[in-house]
Amino acid sequence: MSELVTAAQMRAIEQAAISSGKVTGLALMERAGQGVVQAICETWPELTIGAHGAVVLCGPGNNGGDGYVVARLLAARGWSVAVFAYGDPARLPPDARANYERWCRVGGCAPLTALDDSTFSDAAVTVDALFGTGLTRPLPSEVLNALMFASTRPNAAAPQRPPIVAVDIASGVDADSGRVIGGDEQGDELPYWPALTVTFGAAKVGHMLLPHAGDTRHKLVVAPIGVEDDIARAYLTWNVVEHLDLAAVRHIDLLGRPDISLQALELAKDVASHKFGHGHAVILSGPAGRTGAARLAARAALRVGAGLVTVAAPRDAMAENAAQLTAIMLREAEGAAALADLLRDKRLNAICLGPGLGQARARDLVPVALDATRDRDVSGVVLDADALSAFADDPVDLFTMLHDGCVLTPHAGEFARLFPDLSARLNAPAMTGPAYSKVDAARDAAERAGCTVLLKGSDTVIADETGDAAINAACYDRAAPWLATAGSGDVLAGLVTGLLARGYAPVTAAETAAWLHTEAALSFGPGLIAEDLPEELPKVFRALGV
Ligand SMILES: NC(=O)C1=CN([C@@H]2O[C@H](COP(=O)(O)OP(=O)(O)OC[C@H]3O[C@@H](n4cnc5c(N)ncnc54)[C@H](O)[C@@H]3O)[C@@H](O)[C@H]2O)[C@@H](O)CC1
Ligand SMILES: Nc1ncnc2c1ncn2[C@@H]1O[C@H](COP(=O)(O)OP(=O)(O)O)[C@@H](O)[C@H]1O
Ligand SMILES: [K+]
Repeated sequence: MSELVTAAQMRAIEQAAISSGKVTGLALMERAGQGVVQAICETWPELTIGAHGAVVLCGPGNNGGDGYVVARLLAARGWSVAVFAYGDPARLPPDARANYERWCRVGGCAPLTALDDSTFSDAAVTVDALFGTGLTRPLPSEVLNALMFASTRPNAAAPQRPPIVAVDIASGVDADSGRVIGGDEQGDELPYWPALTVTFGAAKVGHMLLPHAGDTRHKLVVAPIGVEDDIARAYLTWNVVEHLDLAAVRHIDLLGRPDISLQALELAKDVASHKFGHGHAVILSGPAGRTGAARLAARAALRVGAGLVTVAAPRDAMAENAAQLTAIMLREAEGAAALADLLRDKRLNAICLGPGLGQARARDLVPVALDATRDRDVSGVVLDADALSAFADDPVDLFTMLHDGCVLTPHAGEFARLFPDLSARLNAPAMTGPAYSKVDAARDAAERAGCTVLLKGSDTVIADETGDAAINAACYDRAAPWLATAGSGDVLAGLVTGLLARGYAPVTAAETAAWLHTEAALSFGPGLIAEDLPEELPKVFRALGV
C-alpha cells in the first residue's frame, strides 16, 4: 500500500521539509523539473538521441516554475524550446520567478495567446505547466483555449499535435478529486488527455480517481524529489502537522502489491487447520431462474479460501441449484423464519445477500441476517445489489439495522439509491477546489451507515467509520476494463464474504477482495467473463507466493 496525498498534505510536507532546513524550495523545484525531463526520456527513448523541439506552457505559480526548469534543462540538451506564459511573470512566486529569470538568460517567452499552428510543427512534446495542485477555480478561458488548441489537430490534413506531458497534473483537474473544476453534468471532460503525467513525491488522490484516471493510454510517473520519507505517514509527525489543518489528517491508501503480499501469509492456509478453521460462508440465492449470481458469489467465496460455503435457496430454486453445485453445499431457506433457523448455527460466520436475490426476498431476509449476526464476536454480512436497492424508499431503516461487521458493496446506481444527497453532490459540477470527491462520498456514506462501504468502479473506494479510505485503482498499468461484464460484481461480493468467513476484518476483507478481483482480471486478460474470475485466483495466489 502506498499513501496518496491531497494538495494540502503535499504542501504541508514540502513546507515542513523547507522549514526544517533539509531542502530549499528552489532545490525541490529543480528536482521536479529533472523528474519531468527524465520521465520524458524514459517514455520516448528516441528523444534521448539528437536535438528535438518542445513547447512549454507556463502558468502563474510554482507549477509554472517547474515549467521554466524543464525548458532550461531541455535547452541544455540542445533542444529548441518555445516557452509561452500565462499571467505576468513579474508576479510569479519567488522560486518560480527565479527560474523564469534563469530561463530568460537562455531563451524567450511569449504570451500564451501567441500560440499558433506553426508553434507545434517541430515539437516532439508539449509540456503543460500551467496549473498544478494550486488550482481552485475553473481555468481562465485563455488557458482552456490554449490547451484545446495544443491538443487538437486543426484539420484532417494537418499533422497530429505532439503528445502533452502534464506537470504534476493536467491543468484544470483538481488534485484531490480528479475532477475538472468548472466541468459539467455531462461528465467532467478533461481539457485534454495527457500522454504522460509526472507528479512529485507521491501520487495525489485525484490521479487515481475518474475522470482523471479514466484513459488507458495515459501514463503516470511519480518522480522522487527528496520528501518521500516524509510522506510515509509523516504528516502525523509534529513538524508536518503544524503546517496542516488537523481535520485533513486522514489517510488514503492506494492498494498495491507489496502490502497485499504481506497478507499472503494470511491468505495461506495453516498446515494444521481443518475446514472449520477457515469459516463457513452462506450465500442467499434468489428464486428459480435467477440463481446464477448467487453461485458466482459462492464459487468466489470458496476459491478465496472459506472452509465451507453453503447456498441457501428458496424451495423453487433447489433443483436448479442442486444441478449445478458440487463442492458448495445447498440448504433450503424459503423465508425469514427458515433463515433465522439456519443462522442459529454459530459456525456460519459470513453471509452474503444481494446477488440475484430479488427485492421482496431481500426486504424479508436482510433484517433477519443483520439481527442474527449483530452481537456475535465473529460474523460478517455483505449486502450487495438487491439487498441495497430494496431499501431505496427508506435507507434509514437499513442504516439503523446495520452493524460494524457489515460491508456494503454498491455500484454508483445503488449508491445513489441509498445516499441520494451524497450522489447528487458528487455528480454536481465542481466549481471550486478541493472538490467533493468519490473518497469523500464513500467516507460520508460509511459514517452514515456505521460500517464499511465499498463504492465500485475502475476507481473503487473503500472506507469505514474511522474516516480512513483506500482506493483500488484499476487504471494506468492496472487497467482492467474487461471487468465491466455481467456478474463480476457478484464475484466481488463473494470474495468479500469468503474473506470475512476466514476472519478478515470487514475493511481488510473489502480491500483485499477488490485488489484480488482486479488481479484476477489482469491475470486472465481479454475475453474475461465473470465465471473466469474465481478460476483465476489459484494463479494469482501462486504469483503472490501464497
Ligand atoms: N511547493 C513546492 O515546494 C513545490 C511545488 N511544486 C509545484 O508547484 C505546484 C503548486 O504551485 P502553486 O501552489 O503555486 O499553484 P499552481 O502553480 O498550481 O497555481 C498558481 C496559483 O494560481 C492561482 N489560481 C488557482 N486557480 C486559478 C485559476 N483557475 N485561474 C487563475 N489563477 C488560479 C492560485 O492562487 C494558485 O496558487 C505543484 O503542482 C508543483 O508543480 C514543485 O515545484 C515541487 C515543489
Ligand atoms: N472499466 C472497469 N475497470 C475496472 N473495473 C471495473 C470496470 N467496470 C466495472 N468494474 C468492476 O466490476 C464490478 C462490476 O460490478 P457491478 O456493477 O455490480 O456488476 P454486476 O452487477 O454485473 O455484477 C465492480 O467490482 C467494478 O468495480
Ligand atoms: K499542469
